[in-house]
Amino acid sequence: MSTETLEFQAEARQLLQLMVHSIYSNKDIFLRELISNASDALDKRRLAGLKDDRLRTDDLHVDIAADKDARTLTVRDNGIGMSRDDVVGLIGTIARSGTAETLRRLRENKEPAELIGQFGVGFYSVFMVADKVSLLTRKAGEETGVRWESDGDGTYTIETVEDVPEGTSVTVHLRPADEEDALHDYADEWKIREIVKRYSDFISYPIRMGDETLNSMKALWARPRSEVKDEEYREFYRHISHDWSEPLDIIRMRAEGTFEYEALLFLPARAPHDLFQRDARHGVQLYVKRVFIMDDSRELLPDHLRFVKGVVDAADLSLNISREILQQDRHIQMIRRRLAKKVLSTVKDLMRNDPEKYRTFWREFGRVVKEGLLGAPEDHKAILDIASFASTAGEEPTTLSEYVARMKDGQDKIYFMTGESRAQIENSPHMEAFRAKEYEVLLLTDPVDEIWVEAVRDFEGKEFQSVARGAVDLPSGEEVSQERSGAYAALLTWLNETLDDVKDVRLTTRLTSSPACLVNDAEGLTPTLEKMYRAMGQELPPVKRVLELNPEHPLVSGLNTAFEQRGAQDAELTETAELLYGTALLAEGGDLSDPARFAKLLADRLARTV
Ligand SMILES: Nc1ncnc2c1ncn2[C@@H]1O[C@H](COP(=O)(O)OP(=O)(O)OP(=O)(O)O)[C@@H](O)[C@H]1O
Repeated sequence: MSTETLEFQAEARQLLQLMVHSIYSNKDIFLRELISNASDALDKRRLAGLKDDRLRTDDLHVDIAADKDARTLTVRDNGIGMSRDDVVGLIGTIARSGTAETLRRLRENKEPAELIGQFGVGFYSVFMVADKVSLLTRKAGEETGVRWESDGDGTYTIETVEDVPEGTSVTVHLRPADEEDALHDYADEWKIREIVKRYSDFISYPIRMGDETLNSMKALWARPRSEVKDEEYREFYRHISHDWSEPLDIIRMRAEGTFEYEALLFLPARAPHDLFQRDARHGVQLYVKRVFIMDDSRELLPDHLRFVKGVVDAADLSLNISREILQQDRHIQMIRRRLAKKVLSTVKDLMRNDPEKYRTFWREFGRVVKEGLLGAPEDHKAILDIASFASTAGEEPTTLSEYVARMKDGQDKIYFMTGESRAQIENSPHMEAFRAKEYEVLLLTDPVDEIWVEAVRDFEGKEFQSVARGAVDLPSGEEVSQERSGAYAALLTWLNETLDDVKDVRLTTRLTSSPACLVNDAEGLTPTLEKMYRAMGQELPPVKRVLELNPEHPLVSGLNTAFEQRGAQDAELTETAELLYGTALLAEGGDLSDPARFAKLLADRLARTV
């Protein structure tokens, strides 16, 4: 078939441009990326070989060959290879989620190098050192191969070729070395040796140059901890996570006995873009006796720790194990429990020993970890221990133990309020009495907060209490006197009948400056939760709430007097009641059901005051 010339997809072109104009100071990494891709392709071939014994898998390896005269460097693997469609789809486009988004931000940002670290650039990094790249590949099991060539200028050529060995070989036509630009001579065997040793030593297949094997192939988790350098851990982390920033912490575990396994886990320093997408990938890979079995193993860590990256190497599983079997395996469930516990206790250690790192962790992953409060009772205590929340006590987030230590004499509850933003909660009328009496209130603004507070009762015996729900009885609060209640009884009954949208009307001491507020009774949905459900398209009956009145406020006491004098038939009073309800709703950031009517009533009233 003749040669076809195709264009790179727009985003791929942008990424290529960045590479050609080389934004990285470290160009050596192109070789690491090529080897990493080769290693992935060998993993895939090995797995395919387990199912199809016609596929040979006895000599999987990577070959590196340099030609100083021709100024080329070739990286060849006998892995799974690519079909023509694979090449067009995988090399000609960027399919990875988040890349387009990152590129957009890159263009707006002044420090690209910092940002681009958020995703692996993979194959394209080769254009930092190449003025032309030629890729020859044949997919395992297919008859013909494919040649792909590009000089990184926006187009590539592709043609079908015969007599190609299975696997992939990438030939890099090197640009002239330019030491000033950190562009080394990559046809130099010494340089190649150095790069492989530094970045790819742990790759589990031999990386050969001539007769020499350049890497030790030792799995990091199988080596004594004291022998592994931090640098090696970091490289391994990059290899499995495609995250270029350093991990916050490294966790190693080993279990011996009836069911042996080793784990090497990393806490990333940055949340990936897709953390909250429904099908977000998990970060743990499963190995069996040093052999890669699968990535994205959801069975090895609960969903609320899906951001943890790493490897679990179990000694006693079959190499053929399927996801279905994993899900039911009792030992896997046990590993999952132990790993989850260990991750959470590691975060607790960070909290004590490295508060800066802890804060980074919680900022990036707190929202995910809190999901564990919805469904994993065995982790609740550990999660509450490491959680921190915004609070009225200051600008910095507080932990629950710190909150408890600051509780006032006689206070036996942990007060919180949920809402959409700190400002909205702080300004809500519900906070008034708490502010006046100086009770600390946690300000919970993550959507997940709305839900976990329903599921978790207490922290160390101190119950959680919403300040916007049910009747509040502050320990030092005065109750509404009997006399007062009596004097307002008729008004409350009338309001209750007049206002269709409320469930009940009562007096309160929770307000100091506002006339009224709306509270949920103990079971009702909070307004934010109600909005969330509706946004998700759920049909809900209207949620009715309790209108609480501040008898100290002139509007409320005035309304009571007017009601006593003019009685229930007065249309103006009905409008005042409506306005009172509307302002309570607006004050907490709620939506009026008929804003036009409210605005008109208000404007008519105001007109009389000018
Ligand atoms: N040597 C190879 N053999 C088989 N497939 C390959 C090879 N190199 C690349 N590919 C395919 O091309 C895809 C894109 O590679 P690329 O390096 O750009 O991204 P990646 O490896 O998926 O992720 P990252 O950018 O984080 O490295 C790979 O996912 C793989 O499917």
